[in-house]
Amino acid sequence: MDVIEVHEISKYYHHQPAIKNVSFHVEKGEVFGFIGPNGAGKSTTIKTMIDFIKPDEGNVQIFGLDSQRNAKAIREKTSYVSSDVRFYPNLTSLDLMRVVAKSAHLTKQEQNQKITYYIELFAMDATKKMHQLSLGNKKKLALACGLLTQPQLLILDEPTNGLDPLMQHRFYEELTRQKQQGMTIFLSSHDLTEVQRQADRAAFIKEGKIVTIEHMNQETVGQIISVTGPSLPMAAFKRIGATVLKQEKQTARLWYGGTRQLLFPVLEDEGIDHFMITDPELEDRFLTLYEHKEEGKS
Ligand SMILES: Nc1ncnc2c1ncn2[C@@H]1O[C@H](COP(=O)(O)OP(=O)(O)OP(=O)(O)O)[C@@H](O)[C@H]1O
Repeated sequence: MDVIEVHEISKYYHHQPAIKNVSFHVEKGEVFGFIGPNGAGKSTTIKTMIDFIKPDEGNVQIFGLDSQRNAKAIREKTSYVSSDVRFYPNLTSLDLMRVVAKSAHLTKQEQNQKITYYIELFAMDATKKMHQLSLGNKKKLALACGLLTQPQLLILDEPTNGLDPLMQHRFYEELTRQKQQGMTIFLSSHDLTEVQRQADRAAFIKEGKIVTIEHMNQETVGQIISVTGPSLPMAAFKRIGATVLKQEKQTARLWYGGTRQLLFPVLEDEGIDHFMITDPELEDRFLTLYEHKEEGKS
């Protein structure tokens, strides 16, 4: 079952599209990554999904409900943790967590259990007022509030920005635990390693358009070919669809997503002394999509 269905949404600012014909779907229990450079349209897409802004074209269904007409019902089952954390300065973390837990219709006992659990998990000093919290501590509080209500859908915008490595680790473990219990997680992030580790699939967005949606496993992400030799057959590599990521005098690093039958004859070229095929990092894929797209086409 699809928890999120985004159909051909577009949003214009001053006649310029911030996003254009964006479509994707997210299945129940899936961690779906959303990746793109600054200004690509990630926040605009998220804000449209949660009905903070209205799309000029297209529509969004969450849990099979129209995101605009049924915003209240959707919010009861959804948590959104924004990248930009702002709170009432004079409340303590504990005050806020109590308000949030209460709004989720949890029993008093469940509220207390969950609050204690997240205070311990994120090593929070819950008695401090919000204006006394560092950025990282505010982020921990925002994540705790997002998780406290036990939402069916968790939408995260740059969730680990500001967290130290130990807290990032604890947060990832918590996400895995929640996923195992059936939570659907939408993870917008610049952190490619984070998306590679956590997501089942990821959409790449560039200049307001979805460039590709990929499974985050090695078969479909393609492979990295590193070659050394006096006369590298770059034209042949390009002919079989390989993308040049880096090229120096006698070495090249390429991304290749095609078959081995096409690749191996090129690797047998006498201009190559050594070659190595490795699994790519998402970073290679990101560069392929954003920086070297034109080379890949040629
Ligand atoms: N309120 C607004 N008024 C005018 N233009 C806007 C507005 N909000 C977003 N934009 C423009 O829409 C485009 C997409 O912006 P958006 O904030 O969605 O990108 P993003 O991928 O979230 O970027 P970042 O990673 O830097 O947060 C950008 O060109 C941005 O300048």
